[in-house]
Amino acid sequence: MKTELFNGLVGDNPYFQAGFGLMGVGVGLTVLRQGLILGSTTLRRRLLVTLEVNNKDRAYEWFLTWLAHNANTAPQKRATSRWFRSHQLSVETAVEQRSNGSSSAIFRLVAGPGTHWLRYQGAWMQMKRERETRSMQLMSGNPWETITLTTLSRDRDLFPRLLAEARDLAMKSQQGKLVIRTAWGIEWRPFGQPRQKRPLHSVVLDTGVSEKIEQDVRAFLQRRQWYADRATLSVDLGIPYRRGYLLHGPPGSGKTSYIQALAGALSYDICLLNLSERGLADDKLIHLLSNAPERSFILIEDVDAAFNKRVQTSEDGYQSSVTFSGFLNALDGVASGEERIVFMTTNHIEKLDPALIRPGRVDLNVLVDDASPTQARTLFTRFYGGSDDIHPDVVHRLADQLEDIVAAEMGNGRRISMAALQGLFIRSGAVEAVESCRNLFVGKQV
Ligand SMILES: Nc1ncnc2c1ncn2[C@@H]1O[C@H](COP(=O)(O)OP(=O)(O)OP(=O)(O)O)[C@@H](O)[C@H]1O
Repeated sequence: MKTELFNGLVGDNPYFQAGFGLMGVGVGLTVLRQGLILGSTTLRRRLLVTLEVNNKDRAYEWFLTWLAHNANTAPQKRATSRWFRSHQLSVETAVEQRSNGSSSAIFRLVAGPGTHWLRYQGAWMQMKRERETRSMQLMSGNPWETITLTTLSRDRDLFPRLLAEARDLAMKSQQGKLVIRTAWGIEWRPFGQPRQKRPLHSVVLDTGVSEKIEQDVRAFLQRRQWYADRATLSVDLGIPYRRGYLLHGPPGSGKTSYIQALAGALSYDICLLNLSERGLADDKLIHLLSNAPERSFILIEDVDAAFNKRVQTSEDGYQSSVTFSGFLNALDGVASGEERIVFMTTNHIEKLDPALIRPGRVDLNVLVDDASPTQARTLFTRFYGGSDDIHPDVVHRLADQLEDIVAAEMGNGRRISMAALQGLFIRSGAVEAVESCRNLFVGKQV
């Protein structure tokens, strides 16, 4: 009785039948959709392979440089059959140093955020560059970025090959150049493009000063074997293989330029350390100083300024957290066979705590002063000497005059920096430079 009633209501009711029919179609479609998604995911997993490179990793920078290199190279000149085209570019500006000390900006067009396609050794790859806009890297303030490369599974071996090629390209572009690194968290990372090395003789210091520093560094490096042979003894006796240098003197006398030129001459890199940097604390400093890359000078500029700021608090409540004692500990480091060369510069040696400049922390303390008559003469001759526009005898006579002017002004207590002289020579002819140089001397007449 009940069944009949039910059949009467549902079975014979066209509305119910249509409803069930629709429901059936709906369920069928959903199952089909899920099936397709599952199927395509499985297919993707089986057929495609994905590589993620994050800008936390050094390979990220290498890969972008490799892309830019290939995008800018004519197809027939490319070493392997690869091809890259993009409509979403972004620009990265780097400063390139010329050998005479001047610099210029160079632009590199790289693949911007978005989807790009590239062909590498016959295989197509999809490249997605994504930028995280909501969170930033604490140390650099740069956004997090990821590059995802996708290709067919059968071409998975191409990923390591591509990365190795990108790394080799980066290494090649550094050969014969000076690499400057800065602290990135607890790591040292290249800062800008590798620079052209500056010849050591282009930084003109007073008689004997350059030779004194260079000889000391070379003698220290020659003792490497001595330390290596006595590694256990050195550790036991606490004789660390390190050397500290302090170059002090007025601004623009060539301290930084000289250290960079010396690093270049010895095929060393520079690790530039800013003690007032946000986020740098004693423990990080110790780590950085004990883990500098091989063959590099650690350069700490304006070392006096770092600890004046210690007591200052900026508006947002930030305080530099490196303490003076932490810095001394970091300089002393743990006794180890690892070589470490630290260069410090200051304009105010009188402000430095004696504890900092005692032997062991600073082994060679050198004054790099304003222009002496001889320095002014040498710089002048280097600048105008090779020119066809001016006879060597005239250069010689003008150099004599300049030397006399510098000597006379110095006698009167007035001085001129090498940076001011270089600026004058860049913007003036030889005669004009000598005639007008008196205006650039500073200091009280005695
Ligand atoms: N002795 C020098 N010989 C040749 N060029 C020099 C010399 N001194 C300074 N210059 C030029 O002046 C500019 C500034 O020099 P640099 O930064 O090396 O000076 P600094 O002593 O380190 O100054 P600061 O104490 O302000 O850091 C550079 O372009 C450099 O080429």
